[in-house]
Amino acid sequence: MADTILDKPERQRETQTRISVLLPLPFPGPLDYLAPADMVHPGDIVTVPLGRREEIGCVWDTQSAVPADFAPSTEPAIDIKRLRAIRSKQASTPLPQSLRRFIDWLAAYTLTPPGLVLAMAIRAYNAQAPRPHLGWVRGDAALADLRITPARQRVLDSLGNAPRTTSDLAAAADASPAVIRGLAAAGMLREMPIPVSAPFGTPDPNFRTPHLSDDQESVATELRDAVDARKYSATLLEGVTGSGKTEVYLEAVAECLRQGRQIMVLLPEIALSSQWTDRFARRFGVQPAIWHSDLGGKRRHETWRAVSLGQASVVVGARSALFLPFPDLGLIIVDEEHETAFKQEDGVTYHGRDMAVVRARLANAPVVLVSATPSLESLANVESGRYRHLTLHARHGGAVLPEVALVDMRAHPPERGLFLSPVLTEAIDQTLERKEQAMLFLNRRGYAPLTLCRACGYRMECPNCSAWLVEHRARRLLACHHCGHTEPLPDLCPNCQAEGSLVPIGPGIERILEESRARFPDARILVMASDTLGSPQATAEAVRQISHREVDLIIGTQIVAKGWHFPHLTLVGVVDADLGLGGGDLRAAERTVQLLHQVAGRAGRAEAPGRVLLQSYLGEHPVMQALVSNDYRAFMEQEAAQRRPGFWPPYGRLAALIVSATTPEAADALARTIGEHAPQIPGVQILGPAPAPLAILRGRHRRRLLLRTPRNLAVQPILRHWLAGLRTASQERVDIDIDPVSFL
Ligand SMILES: Nc1ncnc2c1ncn2[C@@H]1O[C@H](COP(=O)(O)OP(=O)(O)OP(=O)(O)O)[C@@H](O)[C@H]1O
Ligand SMILES: [Zn+2]
Repeated sequence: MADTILDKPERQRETQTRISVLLPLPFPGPLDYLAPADMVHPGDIVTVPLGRREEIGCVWDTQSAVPADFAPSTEPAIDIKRLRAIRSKQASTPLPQSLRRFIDWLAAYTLTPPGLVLAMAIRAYNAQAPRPHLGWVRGDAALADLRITPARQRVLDSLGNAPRTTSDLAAAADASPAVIRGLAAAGMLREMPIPVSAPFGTPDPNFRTPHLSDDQESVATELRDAVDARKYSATLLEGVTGSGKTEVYLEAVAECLRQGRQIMVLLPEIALSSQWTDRFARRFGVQPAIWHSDLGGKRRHETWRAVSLGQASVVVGARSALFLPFPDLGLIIVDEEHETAFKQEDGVTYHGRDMAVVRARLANAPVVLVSATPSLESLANVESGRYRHLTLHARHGGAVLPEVALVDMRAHPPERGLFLSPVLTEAIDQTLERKEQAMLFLNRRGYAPLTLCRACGYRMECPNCSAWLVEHRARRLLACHHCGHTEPLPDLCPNCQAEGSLVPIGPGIERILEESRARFPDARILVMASDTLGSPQATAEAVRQISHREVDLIIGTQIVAKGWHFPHLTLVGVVDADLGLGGGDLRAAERTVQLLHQVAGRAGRAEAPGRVLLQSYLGEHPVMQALVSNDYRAFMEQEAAQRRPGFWPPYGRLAALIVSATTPEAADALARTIGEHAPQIPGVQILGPAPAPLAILRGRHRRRLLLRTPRNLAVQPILRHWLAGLRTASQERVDIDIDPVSFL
């Protein structure tokens, strides 16, 4: 992997041409450099001088893919005489054009400097190319040139056809590395790269083909046709939980494999990947490549490289897989497309699902969005004809959808200090008697969300955020779920010094675990939460235990809602169905229905029918009614009717400005200045500034403004113009969130 070093670049100025190089830094655009004509091409990775440093960058070209209405303006070109020459060209495959256009597009859309988006694409490249491992084989020097000691002889006897590393050889020959070095110096050993076994197997599209039902087959045929068309199309694949959506889209994957092209599958949560990859392996005979932010450095680099060389044909991963350098992308799948986890909130804020559609369009490949409860965004795109709609109507194999019932907590309250209604606990008793599994769902980690002083009413709050501290009893501490601050639970109230007066208010899953242990002493209980399922191995083990019936009762947070297939699970109890409905979030109702529908969908997926009990104080709420009647479509029509007149998404566009500073006064002043310069454009509405619901986060005081436009107006030029002249002090920040999902 020798790089091409340019010798004496300065003297060859006459033969050099101007090229643009995008660096992974927050500059407004690419910088110009000189390079010998015809030596570098767009997409090449090069090293260039920058001040006194050397940087890695990518040779860039025009931004034609970005629509004019949100393309940034270009800077005037620098005089060619003042340009510096690039240093070297890296021996790596170039970044494909479709990825370069995607980087431009995403940068322009999210108002991010394009270099920062490039940084996400080449981070794994930067993670140090692995040196090829070298080993020893027999050299061609004649024996007589060197005195052969017994140790030397043993080394020579240990050589084979395949190269052996120094340590391996030294151990095999019982000789020191110095002996090996001596033989090498005399030419009797020769170094050779050790061939690495291909890290990614080739999936076999015909390894184990399923027998599809008629319904499934007709959907699979349409998806295969979309792949065969070898051009962009967007499809929403909707189907009730357990209808075989995964089974069917794997047929589209198989078709794309037959064409020898590459496939990207995005999942909202990496915890899900182990069950998914096992299933993939059963269908295609090998494991797919996996991509997510916790991948180790070496594996990360190998995967990046294998993708860029076309050796990894299927990559399943988190949203960051969007930035991988696929040279021949033939299909993108977004599973659980309604999940808000696809939205990246830190750093470059982008929505993975929406950007997957853009990525597909720029790669001229089909994209399939998959969900049992599609987002209103995707349904609106179906309605307007932008997406095709395919539907699976019934559960596979005759399994029926679970029966969903409300437990009215006013009529059937739990005992004092407890959280499970007698209706629910009796249903669990019956389930366990039948040797079936039950699940309790509560979307809240820890023991109690609030700790209160009974004597003075003081609430334990985070010192850095405007948020309550959550008690984690197992770890004996109070934790902030926003900034990670932790402190021990004090013996005295910090406010009134009363002793033993602090009491936990409300339940988290640890408290439900405590209650369940007391109520079901013989049940084998497993907790599934993001903090207990930290690693893919832990997740795989939990799934194994559940599948092998080593568990009777599962207690979990939102992680249990995801696409799991637990055949013995027949009862799902939702501890607090009302939980997501508080707060002024635009999508609170939609999200609650999606989440609870998804949780409910875990029940009764095999022969035995499933049952779902929702504990609620709000039985008349449209969300509860939608869940009980299992009429998702009717509910989404109501949602649409509520959002349409006010131009709320998806019928209008939103952008959020989050102003933050180290003091409340500075935050207020900056927010006010921005508010005073708000654009006056017909149809465009500015809401705020107002204190953010999380008014203090990690010690920063936060204010929010919201920009709302009708669909036909792009927010980017308005924002660019609005913020163009803004000066901020070093401690002040304005973060822009296009299409915000969180309103905290
Ligand atoms: N044609 C088929 N042949 C054999 N098994 C099938 C078939 N279709 C579906 N299944 C099985 O039924 C179960 C549910 O299918 P699958 O997971 O594909 O549904 P899904 O719609 O993706 O579910 P969810 O939305 O709940 O994640 C799986 O165990 C799957 O293997
Ligand atoms: Zn905090």
